Amino acid sequence: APTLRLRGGGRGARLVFSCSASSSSPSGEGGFSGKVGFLGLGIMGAPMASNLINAGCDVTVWNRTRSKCDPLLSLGAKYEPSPADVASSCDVTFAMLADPESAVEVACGANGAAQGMAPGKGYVDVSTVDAATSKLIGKHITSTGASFLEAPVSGSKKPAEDGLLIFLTAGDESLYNRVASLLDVMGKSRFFLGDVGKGADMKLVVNMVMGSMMVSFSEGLLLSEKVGLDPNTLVEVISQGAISAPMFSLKGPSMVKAAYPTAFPLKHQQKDLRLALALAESVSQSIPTVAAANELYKVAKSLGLADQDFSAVIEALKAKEQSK
Ligand SMILES: NC(=O)C1=CN([C@@H]2O[C@H](COP(=O)(O)OP(=O)(O)OC[C@H]3O[C@@H](n4cnc5c(N)ncnc54)[C@H](OP(=O)(O)O)[C@@H]3O)[C@@H](O)[C@H]2O)C=CC1
Ligand SMILES: O=CC(=O)O
Repeated sequence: APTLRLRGGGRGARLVFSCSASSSSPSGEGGFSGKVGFLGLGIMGAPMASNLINAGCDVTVWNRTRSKCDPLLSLGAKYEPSPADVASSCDVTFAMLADPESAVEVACGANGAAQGMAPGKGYVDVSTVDAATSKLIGKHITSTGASFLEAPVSGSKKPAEDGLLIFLTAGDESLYNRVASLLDVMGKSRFFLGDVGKGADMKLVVNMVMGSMMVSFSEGLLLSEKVGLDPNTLVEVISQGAISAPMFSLKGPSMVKAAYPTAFPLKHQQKDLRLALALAESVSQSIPTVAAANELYKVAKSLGLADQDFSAVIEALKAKEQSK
């Protein structure tokens, strides 16, 4: 019988199948009993891979900076020296990489995952990239006879740690069904959106809204202070009304203290806005608010804040004030 166990803390707590479950559903979903590869152990990849290991999966990892594999190896993961080696030794390989360039390099470059792919294997790219990149990677993977699923995630460091991510998947639906139990270990919900590119598009639309919201919130915090209000009270007022968002309540108090502990690196938010602007241009849609927000993230990067949390964009506004 499938093993049921409690996942997630507090309000997120729920029961899910463990990795070795052998259930099946009308959609073809079932437990996953094969070997799982994981490429890219940054802020997101490391906790996602940890959750798979803790759920009992047989996980093999690789990361460009080898030392980031060590905590996962202590949990019981295996190591292979290249993406190609991981892919050839595993049934399904996940990749969580920084941007389009690194996602292509790891999947399609020298010793890339595609070189270890073969019929019967699957590649699931959970990085945030644009549709064209995802299609390129998909083409390389499927040319080997393997299956490809794009599955970018919504949710940051804490949801990744708590196994509460939202998967925005597209591509091979039978691979989606095959890895459903793995997605359920790492996430709280999953959407199958159609052909390759639709998951990437959805993720970019979500993140362009998020990036603009953060800029608007930053402007409000600074203005409240300038007119003699307590910005902490603004955070509290917002949390009780119609524009309440977990992001404001979570980041607001530290932003007031000018502290930006990194959950979602600012450089990645700016990358997402850049890609969302290109997406909008591809269909001749004007997104002026996003364009303005993007300029502020670029200023923040030039101030040396690329690796801080994206909430550090407020410092770009402060810099503008100081230069008046
Ligand atoms: N952090 C967040 O809140 C969220 C992030 N995302 C998205 O997930 C992806 C990963 O984010 P996150 O974990 O935060 O990012 P990190 O910057 O923490 O990790 C990036 C990963 O990519 C690897 N990498 C970068 N360049 C290369 C390269 N040229 N070749 C091989 N590997 C490379 C890094 O390796 P190395 O360790 O060697 O540098 C690292 O493993 C991004 O696309 C991001 O937009 C999505 C949702 C939430
Ligand atoms: O991509 C970032 C997120 O928080 O989602």
